[in-house]
Amino acid sequence: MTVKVFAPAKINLSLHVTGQREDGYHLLDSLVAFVDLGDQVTARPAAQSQLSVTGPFAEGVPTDGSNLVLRAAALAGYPMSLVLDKHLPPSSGIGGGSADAAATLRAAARLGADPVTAERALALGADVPVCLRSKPMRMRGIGDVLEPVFIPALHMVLVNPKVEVSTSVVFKRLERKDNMAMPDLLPRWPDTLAFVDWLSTQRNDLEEPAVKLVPEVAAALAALALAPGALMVRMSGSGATCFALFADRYAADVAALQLAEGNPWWWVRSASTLPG
Ligand SMILES: C[C@@](CO)(OP(=O)(O)O)[C@H](O)COP(=O)(O)OP(=O)(O)OC[C@H]1O[C@@H](n2ccc(N)nc2=O)[C@H](O)[C@@H]1O
Ligand SMILES: Nc1ncnc2c1ncn2[C@@H]1O[C@H](COP(=O)(O)OP(=O)(O)O)[C@@H](O)[C@H]1O
Repeated sequence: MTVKVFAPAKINLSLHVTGQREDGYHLLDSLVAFVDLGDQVTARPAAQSQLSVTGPFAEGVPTDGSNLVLRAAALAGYPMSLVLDKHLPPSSGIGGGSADAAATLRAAARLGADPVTAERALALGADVPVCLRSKPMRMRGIGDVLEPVFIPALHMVLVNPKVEVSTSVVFKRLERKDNMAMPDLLPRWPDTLAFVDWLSTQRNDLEEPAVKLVPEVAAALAALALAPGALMVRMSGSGATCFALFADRYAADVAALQLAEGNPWWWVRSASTLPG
């Protein structure tokens, strides 16, 4: 039997860094959504795990045991022959590797392995538990405290200036670690515009250190802000991928075409959130 599992990109709509633990990991308060763009993991049982990587970003990821797909298969204790079709730019703040790991854990469970709990999956990376859920979530702790949220459908353009950014380096550059969390009780948002109005008052605390490290992030944010119909712009995760939100998918599609035309070396995609 062969299974194919979609590994959707994760977008940090907000990302507040509210503290730091003694082990160095940071405490977060983040609204996370998943979109209709991603990698694909194809898996079948095998005597020994093996991986081949295909797709436009195949060259950006390791094929040895350090690949999160192989680490996930090992954690599941279920050897598989795996193909990773890589469409998401690596080290880009949209959780591609974590989504691949979560998809591999799902594939193993569908093939008959004992499901791996979110607590154990955290060992693969702070973003893996939320990627296992792949639904809109408020994510706190270091990524391990998850609470489902209802958010209206969102349409966006993602821009990655094709510069890889190291998550740990960006965290290290963050000057203030005790930033304000989101409000304890989140509002109810009747529609996309109300949500965007509120989201504009929140932040990504990693944006400032990422811009200092990688000036291309500022260029991506500026280009997105100038796109016709862009309602708000922000960076996702530790960067360098940035997004702009639009009123509908058509507006996002048009803006993506224009941005791609003006910046042919960037990775530019329109996307919509997956339902909760
Ligand atoms: C920042 C976020 C926001 O969603 O996204 P990305 O930029 O990676 O997409 C995540 O917390 C990243 O999760 P993930 O990429 O799985 O992180 P890990 O592999 O566990 O950790 C990589 C490094 O990031 C730092 N790190 C990560 C998570 C966290 N809560 N605090 C941290 O300080 C640590 O320096 C760690 O060594
Ligand atoms: N399947 C994978 N896809 C992407 N990166 C991977 C994968 N497996 C291991 N990695 C490594 O994980 C690191 C973070 O990758 P990724 O999850 O894409 O970052 P981000 O969460 O910032 O988007 C990179 O250094 C990359 O080499």
